[in-house]
Amino acid sequence: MIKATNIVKKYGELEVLKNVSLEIAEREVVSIVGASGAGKTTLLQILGTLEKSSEPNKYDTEILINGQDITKLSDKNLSRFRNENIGFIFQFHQLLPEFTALENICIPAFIRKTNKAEAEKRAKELMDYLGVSHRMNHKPTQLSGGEQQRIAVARALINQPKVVFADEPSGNLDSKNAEELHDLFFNLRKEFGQTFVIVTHNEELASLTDRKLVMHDGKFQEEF
Ligand SMILES: Nc1ncnc2c1ncn2[C@@H]1O[C@H](COP(=O)(O)OP(=O)(O)OP(=O)(O)O)[C@@H](O)[C@H]1O
Repeated sequence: MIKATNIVKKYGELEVLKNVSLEIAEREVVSIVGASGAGKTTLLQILGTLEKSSEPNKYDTEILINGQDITKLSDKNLSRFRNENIGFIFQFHQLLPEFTALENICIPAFIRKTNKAEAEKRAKELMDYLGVSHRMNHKPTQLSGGEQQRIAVARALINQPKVVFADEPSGNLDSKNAEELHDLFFNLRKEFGQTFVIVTHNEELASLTDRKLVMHDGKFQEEF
């Protein structure tokens, strides 16, 4: 599902990622852990097409997601690729405050030009599955932290992405909501066959994943 070779990221003199390579199979749930500043978020953003690796030609970088080398895509094609293949879940959900839960979930589908009835049907199915249908017409500030994160999960899934990237998804939740969210990832994998790549400081979540990749100073330290 993901095969990346020689990812380098530099900010001026600072080398944040030092020739990182990795392979993640379809339906795998992988965690990326490591000390603050190790480069986890930067790596996730590059794999998720939100950031670009530095000078891919110079470093022979290849980042294959679902068979497509994303380092070769123009910005326009990259946006389309992201919209169709990738879902994101962030620590601070990043729901748009002026829209209802239902509208927030539908946004990626509208960007993909799915018609309203179809998008809303799928959003409602996801909300049912996630147990938040009764909050459909509420705005994000009217929702609890756990509900907000479930809405963000539904938004990440609306276009049926092959892979979901999550950056500290439970970092802002209490332990009960965090545990429920973690269970949800594994249930979603079972139900929809998604691949999950999760950056986390949560040891409990990391220990539940199929594989834990440990980052240290811009490189993978070891694999379990
Ligand atoms: N836009 C940027 N410009 C300059 N330096 C950056 C930029 N983004 C990240 N960095 C630096 O890159 C390094 C890695 O940051 P990154 O956010 O990837 O770490 P992390 O492992 O996710 O840390 P944390 O666990 O604290 O979120 C840090 O030293 C950070 O300051």
